[in-house]
Amino acid sequence: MTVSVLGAGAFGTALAVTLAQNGPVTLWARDADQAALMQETRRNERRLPGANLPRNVTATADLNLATGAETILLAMPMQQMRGFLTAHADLLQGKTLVACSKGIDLESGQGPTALIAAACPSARAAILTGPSFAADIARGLPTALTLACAEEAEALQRELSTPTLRLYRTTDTTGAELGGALKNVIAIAAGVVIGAGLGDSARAALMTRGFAEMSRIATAMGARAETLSGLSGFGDLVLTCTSVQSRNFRFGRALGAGEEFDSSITVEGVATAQAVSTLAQKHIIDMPIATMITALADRQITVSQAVQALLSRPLKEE
Ligand SMILES: NC(=O)C1=CN([C@@H]2O[C@H](COP(=O)(O)OP(=O)(O)OC[C@H]3O[C@@H](n4cnc5c(N)ncnc54)[C@H](O)[C@@H]3O)[C@@H](O)[C@H]2O)C=CC1
Ligand SMILES: O=C(CO)COP(=O)(O)O
Repeated sequence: MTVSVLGAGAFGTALAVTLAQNGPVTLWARDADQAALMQETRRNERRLPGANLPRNVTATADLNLATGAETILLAMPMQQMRGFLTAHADLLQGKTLVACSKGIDLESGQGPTALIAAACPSARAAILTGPSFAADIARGLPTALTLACAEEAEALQRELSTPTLRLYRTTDTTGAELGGALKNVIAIAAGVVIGAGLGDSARAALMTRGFAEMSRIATAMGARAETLSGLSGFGDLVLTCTSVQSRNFRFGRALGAGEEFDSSITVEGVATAQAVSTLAQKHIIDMPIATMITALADRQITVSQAVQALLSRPLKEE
């Protein structure tokens, strides 16, 4: 049975590489030249340098071909997902759609599974999320992720697990997708702390308070606390706040150091901070770190003003 991956960025390509251990994979790129180059060279040098596409991965720009599969992974940046689903709903109805993106749609305030349900009501929606860098997955390093699906998904869990990629299953789609989205915001903040030279102790404090902030909003929105403590929440928070492989962390580090950052690099946490600040107001939840990151990324405040504002908040119980 063929699995398709739509979106040939770093993550989509890495997933295609690992899933090819189980059977044929179709990797769809929206750009025909990129698809042809990948099919010919068996590489995706632009997005995932160094990885080789196994023989049973077919790179294509033909969406009709790619959507012939029953199981389809969506691996485009989060802010592109709603438009993609709406434009191609007719090809995606009735399929199992596994979102691999981390974020909250700015316009609707929805996560990936709600976007899928809205655009393709007859599809089965799932989300694959957790601590994993594309380069690690493609190299075959051991990785564990969360597969969240409100419906029965044991067969899907087996289909998408590979000898090096171990999936854990949950029905808590809200918790899994909010954990994956929110950790990017905290990772930007952790980067700011390091970029501004505030030290590792400050980063540990930030990560801990950031986790409290993530848990507050997620449980208010219906997530289970144990999902937040799992791979998709705590696990991914630790990875992204402590590794220079993370683009969100590197973006924050540049912000903290007053340096420029390449705007062509995907940094999901900026839009997520904005979306979550709106959700926090709606649910009357205090989210000082996300609010600060929105203001910092918009250049409304300086790093020292942000730090001062966080440190001068009223003292309270932990
Ligand atoms: N790179 C990583 O290590 C990981 C990434 N993710 C998530 O995967 C998602 C994608 O990230 P990356 O692959 O890393 O980004 P990337 O920047 O490497 O690639 C994004 C890809 O999406 C394509 N794309 C953009 N708009 C599109 C559209 N409207 N329709 C179809 N394709 C479109 C681009 O052409 C590009 O190939 C993000 O939400 C990210 O958080 C999750 C785990 C790990
Ligand atoms: O989500 C990721 C790791 O789990 C990738 O993080 P970045 O998008 O910050 O690179």
